Amino acid sequence: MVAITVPISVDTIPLVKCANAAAAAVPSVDLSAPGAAAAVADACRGVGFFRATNHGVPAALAEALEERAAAFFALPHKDKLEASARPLGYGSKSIGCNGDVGWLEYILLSVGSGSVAAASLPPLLRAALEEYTDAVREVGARVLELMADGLGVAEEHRGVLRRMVAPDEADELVRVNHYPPCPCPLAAGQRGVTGFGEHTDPQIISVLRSNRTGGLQIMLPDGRWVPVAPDPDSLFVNVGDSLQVLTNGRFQSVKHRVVAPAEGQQSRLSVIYFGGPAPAQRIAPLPELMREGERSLYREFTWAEYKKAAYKSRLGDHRLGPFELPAAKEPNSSDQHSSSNAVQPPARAPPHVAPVY
Ligand SMILES: O=C(O)CCC(=O)C(=O)O
Ligand SMILES: [Fe+2]
Repeated sequence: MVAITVPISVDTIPLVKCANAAAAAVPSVDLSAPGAAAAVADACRGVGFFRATNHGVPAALAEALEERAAAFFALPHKDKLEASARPLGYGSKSIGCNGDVGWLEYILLSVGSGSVAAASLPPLLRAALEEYTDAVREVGARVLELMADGLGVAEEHRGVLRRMVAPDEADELVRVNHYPPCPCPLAAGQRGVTGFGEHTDPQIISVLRSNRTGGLQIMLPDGRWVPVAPDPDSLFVNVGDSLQVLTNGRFQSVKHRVVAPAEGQQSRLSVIYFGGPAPAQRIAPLPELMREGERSLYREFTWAEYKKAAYKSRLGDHRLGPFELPAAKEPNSSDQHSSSNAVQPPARAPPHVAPVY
């Protein structure tokens, strides 16, 4: 077992009540199936999260990355710290700059930046990260196209979301999280230690893969937390806050968190690709989606502004709150649509549900 050794006591890491709901509640979409666009849109309207199968990323890429990341995390703490360049690079227990803590260590890198932190990683790990990220970026792009299709965007505009996360201009991050078993006594299996506290991802899309150890939980629209069964053969897609705004609330960013493994369990290792747009990108509902008379639910902002606001906030803050406008007029059911496919009005109001722990 690898210990994570920084002077933050485990007692200061919040406990989590474990959810009991069925893992079956997590939607699953076969990306190669003919109905994938509709299934993706349904999942993003309903939960903001889905399991993607038949995604086309070779298992060997993920396995090589997993092996090299595990070797990195097994290094002595002082060696890992050489790859620290806050807020990027190696980090341990401390998430962001505002006092959020969790039972994990991680590597957070800006993709394609040639950053100092990336340069200090072992070359084999760097190569595996690059290869894996290139493949997962493709999946993200395909999913964004399916989303546009499922939302009823006319065929000639279907690249509208994908283009926002196109390489060179986009602000892409990759994160590798390692959650060793936490040596914390637990009462009758009822509670766990926070690995990664509840939050929504601020970007447009996140694509996650983990090893066989569970711990990830998502919040359903009714406020219940459900565990996500681990499946290394699948990828898991999150709707981010920016996508919620781009779709004027049709898709909802999903609240999620990770419970650290208990003593005696295997470590959890996850890799997440975060697709964000260029800093100057205006984040506002897509004209291709808006119905006649429909008003934006959000005040307009750029990705750079939102990212700055997110960095200043705590993990669990409702970060879109300051950008929300008073309830916009419901579009009239007789409104004309911008394409032949029906464009649904926002399926539900942004959730303001109380955390359960
Ligand atoms: O490690 C995980 O499984 C999820 C972590 C997460 O939500 C994040 O890094 O944004
Ligand atoms: Fe996340």
